Amino acid sequence: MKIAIIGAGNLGLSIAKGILHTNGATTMYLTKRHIEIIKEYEKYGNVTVTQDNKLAVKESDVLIFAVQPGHFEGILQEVKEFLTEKHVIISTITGFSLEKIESIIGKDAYIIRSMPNTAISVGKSMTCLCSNEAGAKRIELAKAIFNRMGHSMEIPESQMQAATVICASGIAFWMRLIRATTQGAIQLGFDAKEAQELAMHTCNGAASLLIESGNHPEEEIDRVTTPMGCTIEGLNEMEHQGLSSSLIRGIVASFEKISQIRKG
Ligand SMILES: NC(=O)C1=CN([C@@H]2O[C@H](COP(=O)(O)OP(=O)(O)OC[C@H]3O[C@@H](n4cnc5c(N)ncnc54)[C@H](O)[C@@H]3O)[C@@H](O)[C@H]2O)C=CC1
Ligand SMILES: O=C(O)[C@@H]1CCC=N1
Repeated sequence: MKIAIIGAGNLGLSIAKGILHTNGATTMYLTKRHIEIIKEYEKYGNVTVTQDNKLAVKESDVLIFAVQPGHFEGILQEVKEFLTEKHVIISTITGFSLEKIESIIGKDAYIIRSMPNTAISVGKSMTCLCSNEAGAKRIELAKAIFNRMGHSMEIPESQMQAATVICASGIAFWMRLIRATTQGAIQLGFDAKEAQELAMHTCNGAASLLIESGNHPEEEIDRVTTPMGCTIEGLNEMEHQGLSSSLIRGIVASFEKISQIRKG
């Protein structure tokens, strides 16, 4: 697969790492404005680092755009005369609709919107995808790309903002839960490094239990909750303090904000 990542910043480089670590590209072009800091990627042999978006487009089949929203339209205008029917356009850009992309490069283009998260750099992204009508023919290809770097789900475009909150911002939410658990473990006597190790591997184990068993979280909670024991004591205190409620409210606040940004 000949892949170009247009805008190799935070997210673009995370995607590049995910693809390179799984040998997912025959050639890869990485573009950005200041290329010095990513020149080292050329050590991979099949990677070309350049400021030339047109060259990257001409030499690639799958184009993954990961620039800031304000730059996207200008870059599409710059490269659109080089787009052919071999190209699959994958946008990671928050809030930039399929309709708007179509209005710049045409309805016949295969356009996919994707919402990965930064765990893509370690092959564990939850990535949501949607496509325009033409792009439906290439959605399986896009899923195959993102499944190499985690798990993907096709959703209607109307749910992309909600998916951004749960999956992209979600990385930050889960980090805070892990950090809070770490702080608790330090208070119970573990040193900081041990505390984080305990917290993150327990978190990983909890998610893996659900993924592998298909069970509901309460089923797994029942297994570790001894009547009159310490687990239920802790859980109930967390709920008295509003654990579930504060998470749900945070998610809804985040969704309201992204909806406002979109309208603005
Ligand atoms: N799914 C997720 O977890 C997240 C998604 N995003 C979305 O991803 C997009 C990128 O975000 P970040 O990676 O944080 O941004 P960033 O600012 O780190 O990266 C953007 C890159 O685009 C490059 N760029 C700017 N103009 C260019 C041009 N004309 N040609 C080629 N490259 C150019 C910049 O040099 C920069 O390296 C945003 O649209 C944002 O909405 C952002 C954060 C998280
Ligand atoms: O915080 C934000 O607004 C962006 C969108 C998803 C992740 N970062």
